[in-house]
Amino acid sequence: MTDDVTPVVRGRGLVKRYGRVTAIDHADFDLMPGEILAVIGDNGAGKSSLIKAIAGAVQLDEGVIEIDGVPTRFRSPIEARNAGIETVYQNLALSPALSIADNMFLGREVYKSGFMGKYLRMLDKKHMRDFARAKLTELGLMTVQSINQAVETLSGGQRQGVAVARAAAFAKRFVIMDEPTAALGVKESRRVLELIKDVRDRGLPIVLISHNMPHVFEVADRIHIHRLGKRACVIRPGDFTMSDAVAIMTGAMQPPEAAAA
Ligand SMILES: Nc1ncnc2c1ncn2[C@@H]1O[C@H](COP(=O)(O)OP(=O)(O)OP(=O)(O)O)[C@@H](O)[C@H]1O
Repeated sequence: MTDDVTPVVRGRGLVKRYGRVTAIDHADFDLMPGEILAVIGDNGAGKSSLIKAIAGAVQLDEGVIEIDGVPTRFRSPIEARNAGIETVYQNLALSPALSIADNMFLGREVYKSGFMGKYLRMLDKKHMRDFARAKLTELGLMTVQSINQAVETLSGGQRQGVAVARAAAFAKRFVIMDEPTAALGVKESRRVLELIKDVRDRGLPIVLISHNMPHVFEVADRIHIHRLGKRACVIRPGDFTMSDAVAIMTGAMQPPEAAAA
């Protein structure tokens, strides 16, 4: 990491306690422009708490988060979203009965302009459909039959594709993805991994939480290893093996000096 580049996210001394449990214990965090940063760690290491704190879903007890160099504290996920931060959660947060287009605009529906449109809150369905179609096409996801198709008729990989496309379409700063391939088969995972790289290549930095080491080593530019509530170190996939990463994660191997955070 070079000193003259401002991190997209910089967290220092982050602490989150749930009663007697310290989920985040003076952790540091850096997301650099244009990168896929994987966050790995054992169960209960504090990964979810960390990204929830960044995304405004959890309030920190201590520490400072800077977004693009500005100290920022989101009081809710909506504030984070309004600031251009999109999160793709494991449970997807899609509404199965609604169409792909409606899901893309869930919670940020567009209403027709003009007095009547605004007064009667008439949805601008055409705009939403056109936008959804354009975004899915851009990301090579128009393998679905129709933008009006209900999400419940899609495969797991296609659904995940819609969730990633939605995040990519609306994120202005960065995207957080929590286990995006966890429920997918080999072929579908492949497609979603390609999609994640594609989103990165379009300039959006990505925080990827995953337990899947081959996936992490395939797509990550850097890997943040979280252990016992702290960042143990940051490594580059080319410099370490998957076994090394797991050993550091579980405490069987000391974090390397040079990579220690
Ligand atoms: N809402 C909560 N209330 C109480 N304790 C919590 C809460 N959320 C998390 N914890 C605790 O905080 C610690 C860190 O949990 P967290 O979910 O952040 O870890 P994680 O690394 O994401 O784990 P996993 O990989 O299993 O999802 C755990 O001991 C967990 O039990």
